[in-house]
Amino acid sequence: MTTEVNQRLRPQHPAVRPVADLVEHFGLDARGDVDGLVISGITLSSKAVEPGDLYVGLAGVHAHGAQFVDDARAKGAVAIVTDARGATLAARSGLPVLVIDDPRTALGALSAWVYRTAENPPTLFGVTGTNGKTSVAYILEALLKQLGVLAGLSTTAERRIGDFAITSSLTTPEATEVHAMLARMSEAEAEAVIIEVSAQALTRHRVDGIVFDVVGFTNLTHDHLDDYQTMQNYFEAKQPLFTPERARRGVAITDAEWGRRLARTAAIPVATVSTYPGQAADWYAAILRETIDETRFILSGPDDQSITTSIPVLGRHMAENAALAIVMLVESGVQLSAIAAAVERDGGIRVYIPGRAERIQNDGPAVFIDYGHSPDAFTSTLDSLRRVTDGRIIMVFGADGDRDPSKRQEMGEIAARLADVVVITDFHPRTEDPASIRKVLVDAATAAVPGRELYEVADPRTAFRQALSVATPADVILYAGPGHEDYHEVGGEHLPYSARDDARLALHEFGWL
Ligand SMILES: CC(=O)N[C@H]1[C@@H](OP(=O)(O)OP(=O)(O)OC[C@H]2O[C@@H](n3ccc(=O)[nH]c3=O)[C@H](O)[C@@H]2O)O[C@H](CO)[C@@H](O)[C@@H]1O[C@H](C)C(=O)N[C@@H](C)C(=O)N[C@H](CCC(=O)O)C(=O)O
Ligand SMILES: Nc1ncnc2c1ncn2[C@@H]1O[C@H](COP(=O)(O)OP(=O)(O)OP(=O)(O)O)[C@@H](O)[C@H]1O
Repeated sequence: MTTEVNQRLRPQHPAVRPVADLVEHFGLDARGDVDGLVISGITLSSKAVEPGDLYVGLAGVHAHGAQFVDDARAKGAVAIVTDARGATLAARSGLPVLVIDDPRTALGALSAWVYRTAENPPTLFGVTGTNGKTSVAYILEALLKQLGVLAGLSTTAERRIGDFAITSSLTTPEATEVHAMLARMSEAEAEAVIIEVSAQALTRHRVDGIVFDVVGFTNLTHDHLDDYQTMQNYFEAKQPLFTPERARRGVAITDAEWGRRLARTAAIPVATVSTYPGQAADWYAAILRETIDETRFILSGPDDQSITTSIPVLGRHMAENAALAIVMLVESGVQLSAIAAAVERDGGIRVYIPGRAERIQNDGPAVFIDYGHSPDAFTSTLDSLRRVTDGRIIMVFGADGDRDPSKRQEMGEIAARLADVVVITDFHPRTEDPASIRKVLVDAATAAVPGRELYEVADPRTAFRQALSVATPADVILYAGPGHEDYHEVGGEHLPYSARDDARLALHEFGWL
């Protein structure tokens, strides 16, 4: 697989568009001569400007983008779009300045216009929810591949079309990047594109200018309350995805009240999926067999349709994710019988989800690297592990710095209650004091289960080795947090650290690999 060095996912043969047409189309207040000027791209980061770009200077939390016009110009920007305050800052650049009241809300439409993404779009899938978005997106991509459909993928882990991939920084890219990515995927003849949509993406207009064919909702549980303060606000941030301005049809897991509320209040048709017997829903998924590396299930729907298949990942929550993906495909117009035939032929859903309950070796204690960093993610994976192992569960984890501190206590309690041994370590302390984060986790775990075998080890490499040192071959180690990531964020710096690579090294050191 190719991973592009400068992390660029833009069309290789972009449309060239006159700035005068843009000014007319959007009714912009143009300051400077735009006659004869053309643009071939758009970005809101001066660092990402390419020759021929329109640079959008947005007011941010730390700075106003218009401060960086000199950088944008030096890199080849042709014109600037900004607000009234930005226009003053940008005047010195000598470039034409196109003024609009709120450039952030116009960004999706501007980007769609520049990259012409509304013309002949592929089938567009959007996935939202607190946990499971990345997993559902990968499962959708895998199922489409099994059906012979080339799909582009945009997730927290990577953005990919065919064998071309770049690493993601945000879960959902900014609108300028979303539309550039769509244009690139269309050039590659993608028939479908799957985009993971975070609440922040909706709040910050990152998927504006897109009407998804089908959107899916996994669940809503405790996370991101630093951004949204209450679960109600967090729910309301997700809700707009299920409106005709943004999507044609929806699918929701309705096991919990938030999903049921979403389905009841959505302004578009929403098919419902439940994993609880007896609960009213359009589709019902029942688990047939759970093993340490596979989950088999049957999904039954309207008109006596059903599909029986398996996903090569631990956990009933993964079967739930797979059920959501299958119903999203059905809602997009794919026959369930065609999906059933494809997975039957291939012996199940052929998916690899990087860093989600990823088992990294076969001998000795089973080691899982997981991206779980919220109370519900911990519960789902620990419950699943308990059902498939007779040995002890040893859990290594930490909590993000500069992210929703209100979930830490619950994370510590759940780990102590559902695991047999806990190793508390550092996980992206960012600008916070790592010892204070660990203390909240240690105190919560100790209070929840006094006497639980517990180790506090700041360095994640040492922490994992501590877990290995107390493990027997019958035990399971769950390392929750880092998942697919290849860095550790400390004090604003990204230090190289891959939990998967280091765990393999440690297993080797201990003679298990
Ligand atoms: C809170 C938030 O969403 N912040 C985002 C925002 O930052 P900001 O408003 O602080 O921007 P700023 O630093 O003030 O800069 C203002 C403008 O100047 C531009 N600039 C800045 C510096 C420079 O040299 N040149 C330049 O052009 C910036 O691109 C920006 O447009 O705009 C930046 C540029 O696009 C984003 O990188 C940044 O995301 C930060 C890193 C972030 O962590 N966001 C999180 C909250 C987030 O969005 N998470 C969700 C959910 C993840 C999940 O599901 O768990 C996600 O979708 O990733
Ligand atoms: N349906 C689910 N219900 C509960 N927990 C889940 C579910 N699916 C996955 N998880 C847990 O959440 C973790 C993250 O999964 P995934 O990356 O698919 O979710 P996400 O919504 O994309 O997360 P993020 O927004 O943080 O990127 C998994 O590693 C697992 O621990």
